[in-house]
Amino acid sequence: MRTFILKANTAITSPDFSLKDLPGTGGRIDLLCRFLNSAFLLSHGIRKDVRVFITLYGKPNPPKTIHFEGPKLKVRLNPDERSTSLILKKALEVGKDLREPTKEVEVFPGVYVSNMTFEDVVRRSMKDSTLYYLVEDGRPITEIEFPQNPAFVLGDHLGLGKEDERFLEGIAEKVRVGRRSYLASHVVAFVNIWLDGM
Ligand SMILES: C[S@@+](CC[C@H](N)C(=O)[O-])C[C@H]1O[C@@H](n2cnc3c(N)ncnc32)[C@H](O)[C@@H]1O
Repeated sequence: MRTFILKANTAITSPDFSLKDLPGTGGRIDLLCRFLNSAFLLSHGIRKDVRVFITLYGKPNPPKTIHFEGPKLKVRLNPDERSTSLILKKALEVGKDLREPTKEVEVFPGVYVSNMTFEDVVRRSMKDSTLYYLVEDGRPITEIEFPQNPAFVLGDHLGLGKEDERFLEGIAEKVRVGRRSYLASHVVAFVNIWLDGM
């Protein structure tokens, strides 16, 4: 199983965003849609061996975590951002009045919403996966022998903050996929293809 964890610093934590303006009203919900696209979609199908956690930290009610569990996923992920953003909208609607700190509520089969923090998600993933932090100054991916269940942490357009990086120190090895700063969705696509092998 591959896990991808995205910290979305500005992504809205209520369903009140416009499908016509995902970057503005959604605090970069468009980025989340492309991230999910790269994590799950194949040319004619979906990757079943992938799990994604997106931790949303934008206004008005952070944090919210939306979790996609590949093996259980029944909802149809399409390449377009509009239909994926509708799934996120529904998850945020269901999560609106959620009070418990870590309880997950199922939105669709394989899609869950909770109030989990970024740290909760990382700690949970450490139980069954080996953690890596995808970052520009990491070790080249070509040098790493990945285990059965890797979990990759990424930042959004703002990257991870100093506090997040301190939290990951000693628990997630830093890995880079190239010498430049790439879009999070492109990094995920690269990692997926790299792990597929030749
Ligand atoms: C658009 S980048 C963030 C850029 C942001 N300005 C910064 O300085 O962190 C989005 C995320 O993609 C990942 N990323 C970007 N380039 C990478 C690279 N060369 N290797 C590994 N991960 C990378 C990192 O997790 C980064 O936080």
